[in-house]
Amino acid sequence: MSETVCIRVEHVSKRFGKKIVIEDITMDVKKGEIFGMLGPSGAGKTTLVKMIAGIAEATSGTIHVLNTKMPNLQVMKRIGFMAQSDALYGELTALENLQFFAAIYGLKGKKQKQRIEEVMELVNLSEHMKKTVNNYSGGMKRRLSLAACLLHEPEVLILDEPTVGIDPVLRQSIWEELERIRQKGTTIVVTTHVMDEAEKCQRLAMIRDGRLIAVGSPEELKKRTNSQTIEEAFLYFGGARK
Ligand SMILES: Nc1ncnc2c1ncn2[C@@H]1O[C@H](COP(=O)(O)OP(=O)(O)OP(=O)(O)O)[C@@H](O)[C@H]1O
Repeated sequence: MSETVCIRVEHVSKRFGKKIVIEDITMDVKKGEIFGMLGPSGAGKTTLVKMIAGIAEATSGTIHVLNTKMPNLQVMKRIGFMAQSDALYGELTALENLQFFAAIYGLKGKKQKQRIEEVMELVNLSEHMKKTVNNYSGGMKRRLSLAACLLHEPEVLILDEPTVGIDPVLRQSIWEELERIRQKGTTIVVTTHVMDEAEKCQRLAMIRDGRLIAVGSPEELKKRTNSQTIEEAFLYFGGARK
């Protein structure tokens, strides 16, 4: 695997019973990029990112993350995964939630306190540290979930629809945070079905019906299809050719 490749997906398929959900996907994610997976609901994005994160296993094909075949427990410790629904304890404060997750990652004492402060600052929630999570808005909960998966300074960040249900202003701030995290050297994989978010990624995989229909930078994909927008390019690759 070359120095610049962080994630390599080779001929990966996933079946649930007789249903084929991912079909023969091959692609690379480069180190230090924000790699978007764009596709409509049910396209298979969640299934694919779970396999990359090592939470689910492929039916066939192989996935390597940081030069190691997945699933692998050691590599999973170097990955931050944020699922679609928030896994937070509503009765606890944000601080208590983060202390809980930090303990799972083996962060203790001074280091734990320092990381909690850093990640809360990154997601702009420092002032709400002692608030009970049940009193957080939906957007604040998403940002707290993001903070939680950043605690152990993962080299790879995998986010499944991080901005679902979030208003445009907060969405913008989350994308600014992601860009900051990327600039520190983290590789980020993010699923979305929002076209303007796709534009913010360095490269993009378009997924439909479990198949990879195109991969490239937003600019390349638009150029290749002579499209003005990513949406138009998606429709082109998806078969609705002009
Ligand atoms: N455990 C499972 N058993 C059976 N079918 C499943 C299972 N998990 C997912 N699927 C099916 O796989 C397909 C892809 O689902 P997936 O959640 O990966 O799509 P998605 O692109 O992430 O969609 P969304 O944006 O709505 O989450 C769907 O048809 C779904 O019903």
